[in-house]
Amino acid sequence: MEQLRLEPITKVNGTVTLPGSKSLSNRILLLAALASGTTVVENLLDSDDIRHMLGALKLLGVHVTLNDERTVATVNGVGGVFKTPSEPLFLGNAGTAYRPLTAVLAAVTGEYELVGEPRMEERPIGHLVDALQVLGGDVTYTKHKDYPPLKIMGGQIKGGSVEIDGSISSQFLTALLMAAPLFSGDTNITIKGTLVSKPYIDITLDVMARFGVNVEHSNYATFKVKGGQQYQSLDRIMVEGDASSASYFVAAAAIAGGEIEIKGVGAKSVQGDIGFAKVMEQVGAKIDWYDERLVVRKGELKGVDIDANAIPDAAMTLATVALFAKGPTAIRNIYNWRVKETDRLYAMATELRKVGADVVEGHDFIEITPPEHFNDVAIDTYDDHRIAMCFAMVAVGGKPITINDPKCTYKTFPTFFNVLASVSE
Ligand SMILES: O=C(O)C1=C[C@@H](OP(=O)(O)O)[C@@H](O)[C@H](O)C1
Ligand SMILES: C=C(OP(=O)(O)O)C(=O)O
Repeated sequence: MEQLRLEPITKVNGTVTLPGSKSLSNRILLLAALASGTTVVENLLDSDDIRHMLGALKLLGVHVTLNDERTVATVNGVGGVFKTPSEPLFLGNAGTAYRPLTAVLAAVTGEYELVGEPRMEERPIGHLVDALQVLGGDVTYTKHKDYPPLKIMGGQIKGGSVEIDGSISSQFLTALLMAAPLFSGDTNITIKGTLVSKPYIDITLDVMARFGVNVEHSNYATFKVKGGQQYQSLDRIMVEGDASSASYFVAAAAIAGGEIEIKGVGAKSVQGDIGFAKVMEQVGAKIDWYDERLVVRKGELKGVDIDANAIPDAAMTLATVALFAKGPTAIRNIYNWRVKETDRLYAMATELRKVGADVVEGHDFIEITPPEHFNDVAIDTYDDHRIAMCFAMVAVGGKPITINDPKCTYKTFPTFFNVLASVSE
């Protein structure tokens, strides 16, 4: 297994230009593909999750041209008419590809099979499939009920009224919203239970509106989508920088001292994970806010007790910031960490303890008391990009650490360790 040794970093300094947002890149690619006409997508993320979406679109007969860096895509939309693919669509472990494609392919005519990595087969999708089936969709499990892989006979959905369970993943509602304009009739959606990760719904509604489809909603509890609509292509759309990826550099500047300018997200971001920078201000970071960039400096860091339901991805970074804060940190209301790339509550608790922290792992929370003495250990990353990236903060805090399987960052941020090195002293 490959390992990356990180020596203690004494100071960080410089500018980081963020790669495009994963959440925006995959939403934009899918809607551009569904539209009729050509859309040029700029600042597209190039990472595994995006490559899986691009691979699926290719098999669906969508012509996409990329520049050499794979950051500008010209998408020739097919007006909602896909080719029946010659092989199953392999979507790796990309939730932002698997879930939206499930709903969209149930809506359009054709026969499809959606497969993924072994971990994808452990990530539940029943809440989305239940809703599609209630609406008349022909979606079946090919292995285990409620989990991928899936077989879909598309084009059966006429719309109607449906409840969707929002308590495990917002991506199910995102998927249903993106597909609903393609149903022949109107759709009324009611959220059952609580809706987790709510800010991701704002990203979905924003991107849909950019492509010409407006959704009415009442306080994120009920949603109304008109059927029989087509997405409209855009001459050009720019993908905002990835706010979850920004979290590592916000944290690095706050921990190590020096100053990092982060370009690509700021006060005007549509991504909920920008909220991490606000949490870091509570922790003690000094941040200057601009519309599309942040400038971050060190402060006196102290532990906080927060509900991180709205920022589940960036909250993992807080768990390693906690190692360098005064007093304990509690991160609450994050049950769905357990159904992401790995069981992140278990994995974070295990690895934080290895470093020397005192950790309480609850059903839906984690409490971290910083170590008195840091252990120089190798961090297991569980094929989870965010574990690899957030444990780099140990080196940023001046303690040596080894990261096992560092290439797992390819899921969303292939250049992460190079970018970190470029601002490290
Ligand atoms: O819609 C999206 O782009 C995402 C939603 C979140 O998932 P959940 O809604 O499952 O929490 C987040 O963790 C994921 O990385 C991306
Ligand atoms: C949970 C994540 O990914 P996915 O889009 O596969 O759900 C993530 O990137 O942290």
